[in-house]
Amino acid sequence: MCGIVGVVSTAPVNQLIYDALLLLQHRGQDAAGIVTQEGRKFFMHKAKGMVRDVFRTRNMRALPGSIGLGQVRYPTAGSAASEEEAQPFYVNAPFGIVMVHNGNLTNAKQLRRELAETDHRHTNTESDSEVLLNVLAHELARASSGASLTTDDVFAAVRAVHLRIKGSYAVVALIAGYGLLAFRDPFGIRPLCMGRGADGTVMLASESVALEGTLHRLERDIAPGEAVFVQLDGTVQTRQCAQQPRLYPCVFEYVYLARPDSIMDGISVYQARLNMGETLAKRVVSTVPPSQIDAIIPIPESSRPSAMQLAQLLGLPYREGFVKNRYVGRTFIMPGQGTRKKSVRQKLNAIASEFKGKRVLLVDDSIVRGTTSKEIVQMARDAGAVKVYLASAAPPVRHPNVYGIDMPTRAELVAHDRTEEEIRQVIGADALIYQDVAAMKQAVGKINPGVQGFEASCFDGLYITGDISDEEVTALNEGRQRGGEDDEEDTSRLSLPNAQE
Ligand SMILES: O=P(O)(O)OC[C@H]1O[C@H](OP(=O)(O)OP(=O)(O)O)[C@H](O)[C@@H]1O
Ligand SMILES: NC(=O)CC[C@H](N)C(=O)O
Ligand SMILES: [Mg+2]
Repeated sequence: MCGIVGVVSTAPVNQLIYDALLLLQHRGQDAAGIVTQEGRKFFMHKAKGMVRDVFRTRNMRALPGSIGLGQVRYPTAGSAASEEEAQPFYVNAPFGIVMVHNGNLTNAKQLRRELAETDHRHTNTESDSEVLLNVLAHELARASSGASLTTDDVFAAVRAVHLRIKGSYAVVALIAGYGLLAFRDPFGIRPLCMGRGADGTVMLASESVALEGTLHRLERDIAPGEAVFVQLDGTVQTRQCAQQPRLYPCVFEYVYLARPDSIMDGISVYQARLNMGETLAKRVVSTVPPSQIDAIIPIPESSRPSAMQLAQLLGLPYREGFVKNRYVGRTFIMPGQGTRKKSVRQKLNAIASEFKGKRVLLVDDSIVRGTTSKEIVQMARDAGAVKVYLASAAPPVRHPNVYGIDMPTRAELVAHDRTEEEIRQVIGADALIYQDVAAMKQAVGKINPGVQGFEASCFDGLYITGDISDEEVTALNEGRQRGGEDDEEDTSRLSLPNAQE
């Protein structure tokens, strides 16, 4: 996942895009970028780092114009270390296009070959997003008959793009001199919504919080397969460009990725987390009698709504046992296991009095590599807890994710090839309670029955865009450099988590 935003206004948009990116920072902490357009000229600034560090006043001043887009990156292809892979990406033909992408293509390798051999287009990074932009550019060139571009041409190009690319994608692109194009993959795996400001400004963004937080009213989600074209005067045209669109959003958005105050595809993320806490409560009761639990303690941040609801249902006290250092970012989306491990201790600290002599049930939203759980269970014991139980509002994560979440190999997942009892032993808890896959889908899906199902491959191994073989997973990881994955000494982001290198 990454955070993307696009804006068409009549006033300067640099600050607006910056503000929207800050509201989407939880979706990507590794790089940030903005492009604006004035006349037919693009102005771009992008770099590694968090939004606040990437954009200085001088950079903001150099972003004129009333139309633009931006991205915060969480790398799932190529390398976290690469400055060149920060988005937006730019191509000069046809017309001049800049693009931001949230998602991951599963056929990028094949497309890269096609682009080189058939389309005669050069790609210069390992990023799948650069591949996507070149496919879009090629199809726009094919669709436009002459020197100018019609809206029909734009939609024809998106239709052709849908046929060529596989995987997950929410995209916003600017076509120089024409307008802003946005589209979403035919399963709607990654989110994208649209809204408007009081002055008529049109905004597209990954999450509704980016609209609300910048005083824009959420109008609707972009439908799976749908394309939206916003002309320079703000006129909006939309068209369904996929042959068989179906709404299967990524369930992990509701589990962890999105902010709880966002509404995605008609589902309040907060309500989804409350519901997951409710179903989890039922499973807790059958494993550990509530009479043997003194307190329910969330593992901040994302698990709070689920833990709160669970505590209420069990009639047990909800206590804050861990304090989060707000200056450390989200651990799971950091590149590099060494960094993630050390970050847990930097990020969370136990309040000893909440644990001393107590039997506690810790609640997290998900257990992926087990980095957080192992550390946290030990911290609870060190603080004097006599029993430490652990519950996860999501089911065991057993399969790689190929749609834009950094869980690329089975081997690194704590639940891979282990029974729940074996996982419990690895984590060191006295009991481990997991959500059930069907219960999770039901808990989230009942909020909007219009959602046909969920992309939940990391839990159930079913890949909505078609089976993904182990060879394909391996191929997807080729060229992947994951920011010092095994480098326990990689502490650069810990001492200065917000600093530009
Ligand atoms: O099993 P793991 O590999 O450790 O991953 C799972 C943990 O990572 C996430 O927390 P994170 O610190 O990223 O963000 P949060 O503050 O939103 O909970 C998630 O909420 C879990 O706590
Ligand atoms: N997770 C994402 O959406 C990342 C987008 C793209 N695949 C990249 O790695 O830059
Ligand atoms: Mg967490």
